[in-house]
Amino acid sequence: MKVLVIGGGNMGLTYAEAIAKSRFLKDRDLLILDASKEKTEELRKKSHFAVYESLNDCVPIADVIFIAVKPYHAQALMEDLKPLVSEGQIFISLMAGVTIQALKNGLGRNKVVRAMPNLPAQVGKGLTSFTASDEVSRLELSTVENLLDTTGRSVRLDTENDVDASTGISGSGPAYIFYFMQSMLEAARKMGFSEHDSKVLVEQTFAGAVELFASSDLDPEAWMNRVASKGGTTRAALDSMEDNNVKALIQEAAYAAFNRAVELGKEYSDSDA
Ligand SMILES: NC(=O)C1=CN([C@@H]2O[C@H](COP(=O)(O)OP(=O)(O)OC[C@H]3O[C@@H](n4cnc5c(N)ncnc54)[C@H](O)[C@@H]3O)[C@@H](O)[C@H]2O)C=CC1
Ligand SMILES: O=C(O)[C@@H]1CCC=N1
Repeated sequence: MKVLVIGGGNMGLTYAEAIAKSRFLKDRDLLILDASKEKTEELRKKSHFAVYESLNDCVPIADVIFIAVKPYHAQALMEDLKPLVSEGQIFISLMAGVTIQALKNGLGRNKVVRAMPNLPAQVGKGLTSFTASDEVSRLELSTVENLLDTTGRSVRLDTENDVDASTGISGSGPAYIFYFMQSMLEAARKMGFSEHDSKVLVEQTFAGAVELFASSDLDPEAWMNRVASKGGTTRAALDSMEDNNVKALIQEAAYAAFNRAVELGKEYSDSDA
């Protein structure tokens, strides 16, 4: 089986490297292509995949094709791909918002998977949600799942709306955590800690909390209660967050991402024209 990754940026390269590391494929069976000359040079310095410059040379020989370009490049890419693709090839799109119907129309093919990865894939801790068109068989789905799992874990969802919703939780979610980290770092600096100490305080606090959470079935509220003593410091902080509606604001942010994913889907569904 040959797997082609189109777009060697953050996500495409992350996937290509994870698949390469997994030894799921032989080295020369992993193909990659990026439109940028600079990126292509960078890719050539890595030895574990075959770097291509022309779609004509790699698309016809691939069994599975990852599409990892920005959504606004989808239309132009699909126009270039359409005359080169063939029956039986499976397309896995990592693009936010681009719908299965837009992909089917744009490519003129039916075996399409729409996946939403997240950035921790870079360290093997990614979460990729996905859904597939009916034309992808059970056997093919298990190949897809194996490929996605090379970057961490995957969750198969029933509908595209679920994929859009998961974009608001896991796809964009790492950025919310970084936002929280940044807020804590700024608070630490304001309190007078050095850059180094602020980083240690924040980093270890996040790492420790995540590990605790993963170590048992307790929900976050139960953990909050274990940290907070009655009338103590944590309660003062949690009360302040509740008074300021922080929870509702975070939920609103997650919905903003979800809604944007739906909106992107509408913007890019013109690709069937
Ligand atoms: N960065 C993230 O955390 C996440 C990104 N995604 C999705 O992944 C996709 C890629 O995002 P990034 O990797 O962050 O973008 P990026 O900008 O780092 O990489 C995209 C690459 O595609 C290349 N490219 C553009 N047009 C091309 C074409 N016609 N043929 C070949 N290569 C082409 C560009 O040169 C660039 O290297 C996006 O559609 C985004 O929605 C999804 C979830 C998370
Ligand atoms: O911001 C974006 O549109 C992409 C999709 C999820 C994470 N990054």
